[in-house]
Amino acid sequence: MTQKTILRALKGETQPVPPIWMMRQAGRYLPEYRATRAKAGDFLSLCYNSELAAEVTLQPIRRYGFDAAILFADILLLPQALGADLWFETGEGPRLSTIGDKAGVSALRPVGDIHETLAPVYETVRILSQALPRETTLIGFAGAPWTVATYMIAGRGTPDQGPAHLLKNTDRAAFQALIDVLVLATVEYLSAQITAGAEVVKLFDSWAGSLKGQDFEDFAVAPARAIIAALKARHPTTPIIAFPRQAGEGYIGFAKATRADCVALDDGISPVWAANHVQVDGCVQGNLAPGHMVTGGEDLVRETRRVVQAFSQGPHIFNLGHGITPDANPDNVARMVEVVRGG
Ligand SMILES: Cc1c2[nH]c(c1CCC(=O)O)Cc1[nH]c(c(CCC(=O)O)c1C)Cc1[nH]c(c(CCC(=O)O)c1C)Cc1[nH]c(c(C)c1CCC(=O)O)C2
Repeated sequence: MTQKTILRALKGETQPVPPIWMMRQAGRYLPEYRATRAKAGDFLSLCYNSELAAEVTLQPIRRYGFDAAILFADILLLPQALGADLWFETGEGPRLSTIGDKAGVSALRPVGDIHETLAPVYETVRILSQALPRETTLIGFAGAPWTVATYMIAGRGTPDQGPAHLLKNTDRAAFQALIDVLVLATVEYLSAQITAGAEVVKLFDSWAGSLKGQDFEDFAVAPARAIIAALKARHPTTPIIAFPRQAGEGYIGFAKATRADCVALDDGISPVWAANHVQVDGCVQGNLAPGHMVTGGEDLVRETRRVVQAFSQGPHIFNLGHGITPDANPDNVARMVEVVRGG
């Protein structure tokens, strides 16, 4: 039986001290990340430089001894591998060529061709599976189809995912075709990460919260269920974490409906509510508000203990409710890890 604490939680084991890692743990709040990124040139060059991507993945493990390392890459590399243009505007975020109709979907590269672009990502995974400490679990990831589609349709991040909702509501066939391509491509991408050495994979559906009612079923639940079924058929022992961010009541039953081994929780729901309504079905991950990594102090200690306590009766992986922000203080992260581990 494995000794890795993350894998034990994902098998449903309740542990006296929850394992911990942090979304965006390799990021701009760390001076060593900023130095390596400068060496790589820009963010995308860092993602495709396997040696340097492995290096930034390892930095937070060295500094904090997290129980998991998450592959350094981005959810937007998959659309790029499917033929979208992708670049990052400094200080603003991602920009992509846009898709607005069925012809745009048909013009994408065949799903089988994605590995040509993504090969350096798999190489990063191979390097990491050799370089990580034996107790550290390696997590691979991809964006969920809806979230990735919102960027491919709008060509950028949007506050309300308006352009994606508009296409969904006005040209359902084109929208569904894009989701279908992304389901297939995500299965191939995550499967290749697992073959390269990822021990767990996570599906980030950052904009799931803007899908309401039947749309949530059709475009958050159904694609996750399809991806998870296909991955489980090929890799039956690899656990899968699903993150339908800001799903609210939609978190209830999400693990059962999708067969995810763990549901990651954002900080828009209280830990006690989530323990009663979501953790009853199995492992959960989360959900300290990332703002505490900026503000620190007594609030950080109290709220960290509150999260640990609320989830202490079942399987739990401690994490933030969303990614750590660039203005966070690295000392606050150290304090959080200490408190989770009983300090
Ligand atoms: C929506 C999304 C993206 N990327 C991702 C998501 C889903 C999770 C979420 O909701 O945050 C996922 C992601 N992005 C990154 C990782 C690496 C692993 C980790 O969590 O440490 C992961 C898992 C690196 C990154 N991805 C990005 C950075 C910052 C880039 C830099 O160094 O300048 C990092 C470390 C850039 C990125 N990438 C994306 C945006 C919107 C941005 C710009 C916003 C920002 O600058 O924070 C798309």
